[in-house]
Amino acid sequence: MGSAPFNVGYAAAVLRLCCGGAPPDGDHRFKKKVAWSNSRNGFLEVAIMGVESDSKPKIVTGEFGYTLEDVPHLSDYLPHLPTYPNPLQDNPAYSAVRQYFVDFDDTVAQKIVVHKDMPRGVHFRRAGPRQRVYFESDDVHACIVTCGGLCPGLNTVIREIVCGLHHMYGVKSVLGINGGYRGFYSKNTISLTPNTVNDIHKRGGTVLGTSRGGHDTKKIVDSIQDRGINQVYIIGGDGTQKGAAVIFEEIKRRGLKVAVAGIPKTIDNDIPVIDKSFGFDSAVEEAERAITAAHVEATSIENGIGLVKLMGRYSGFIAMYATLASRDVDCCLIPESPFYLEGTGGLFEYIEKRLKENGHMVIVIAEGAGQELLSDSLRSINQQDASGNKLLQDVGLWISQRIKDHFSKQRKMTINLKYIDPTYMIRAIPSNASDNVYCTLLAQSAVHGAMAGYTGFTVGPVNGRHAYIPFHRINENRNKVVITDRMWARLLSSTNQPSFLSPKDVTEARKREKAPSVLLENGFVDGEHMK
Ligand SMILES: Nc1ncnc2c1ncn2[C@@H]1O[C@H](COP(=O)(O)OP(=O)(O)OP(=O)(O)O)[C@@H](O)[C@H]1O
Ligand SMILES: O=P(O)(O)OC[C@H]1O[C@](O)(CO)[C@@H](O)[C@@H]1O
Ligand SMILES: [Mg+2]
Repeated sequence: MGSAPFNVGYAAAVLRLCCGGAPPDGDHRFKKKVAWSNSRNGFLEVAIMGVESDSKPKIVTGEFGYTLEDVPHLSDYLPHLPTYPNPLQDNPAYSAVRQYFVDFDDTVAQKIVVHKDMPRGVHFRRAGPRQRVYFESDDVHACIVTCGGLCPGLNTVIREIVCGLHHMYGVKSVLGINGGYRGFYSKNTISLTPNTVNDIHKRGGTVLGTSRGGHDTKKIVDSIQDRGINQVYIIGGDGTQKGAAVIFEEIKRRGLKVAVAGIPKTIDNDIPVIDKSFGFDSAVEEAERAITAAHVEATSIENGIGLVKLMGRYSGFIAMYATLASRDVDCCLIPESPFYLEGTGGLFEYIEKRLKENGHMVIVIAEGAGQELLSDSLRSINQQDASGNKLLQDVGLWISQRIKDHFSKQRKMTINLKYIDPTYMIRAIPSNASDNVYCTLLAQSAVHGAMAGYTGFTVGPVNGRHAYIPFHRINENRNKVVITDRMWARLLSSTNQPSFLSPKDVTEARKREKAPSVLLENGFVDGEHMK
């Protein structure tokens, strides 16, 4: 079966643009496309049901349960915008590519493991360059902002947005907003050129600086309007993408020709829909170094325990992947999987067993794990950072103390515990080779989308293909390790640790996963990531 969504197998498909705006290239081009589709398949019929400029999701449905969760387009609320030929068509670097421009109908399936009688399910618009663009090169005034915590690869994304705009589209005017969202209204901007960003991908952090809090939508959009900015590239995590969604809404409300593109950044890998976030591989690689150190320490002394705390506020992906990669870990504790310390089947019992068997042990704990076990005095009740994220206590210090107390006071056993906290070292490194390539694709996809007039989208790979995903899909839930999935089972079988779950816990986890926060109309469920 071919990869195009409109193929013979899906004959007689009827597309309906249910509640979105005008087709991205205007009615004229859309009709041309319909004619093309008809001539190819002979039976495609398209009905445009209406044009609205509200913020309802743009859903396009077709036969056999096909659903496109489309992204907004400038022409949804500015219907008569002129278009221009894409300058890439004259670019010698791309002239040899057989089909460089993305077909208007290309979409990417969210679910790729299917049965023959299942509906086709949810799709997203494929990312990439379009034949026609909505901006002339000289008219583009772009800006880039980075928000939230650090992540390997931030500088690479910045570099590639600047270079992509410049080299592919001839855009000369790109501003860097300093210090996150608040920088729009309280800091100076810097001019970014291919020259000034040339080497930045070799450095960790973000050359633009970042911050938490300070999202003042009105002031931010005033600043965008006053500066004549018409493309906004926003790099950040879940909070940042929520902020980007509000900025997009305000821009649309004011009727501004400004494209808003989000690039998802999260070292915790907690952004849903996308395959994984940039910097994650680099972080896992660095985390492994800490685990190796913990293993060396633990194996060099009698009853040695190496304990490593890794980031992961709500999602334990870094801990899970670093554990799987390292093979030196005897126990991995993550926020998604409850555990307990005392009694039969508890952590203390397992530690003692391991020490007796091997003489040493390595434990990896994600920062958000076991928070419910910390006593109220240790839990920082209601303490939040400037963005409203709950501040966590150091579970690593707490558990180290509990283990030491247990073995010295109750078991009268000498143990040697070394606690390693490499969290900020892992975040502050430059991205590795594969993340650098990934960052480049993300940046270029974002640039292509904005130039083509798409807006209100986050870019990211879905089953290996880059796609434009509407903000609401990114913002409605959080990607978490599914403890009833194969990946967690692989981890349990690699460490041989107890699952700490009672039959009741398992039943509840299964129930939770059967009723995810997003149950899609066609019966498909969200959250099918990293299996
Ligand atoms: N619901 C929201 N609406 C508008 N802005 C928000 C919202 N949540 C967060 N923000 C803004 O987004 C920015 C970044 O948010 P936050 O500090 O939570 O980091 P993040 O993007 O989630 O990244 P990280 O993965 O490091 O947590 C902050 O400036 C914050 O004010
Ligand atoms: O100390 P900061 O900068 O607030 O960042 C810590 C948080 O950032 C994250 O890495 C998310 O970016 C969390 O895992 C962690 O709790
Ligand atoms: Mg966040």
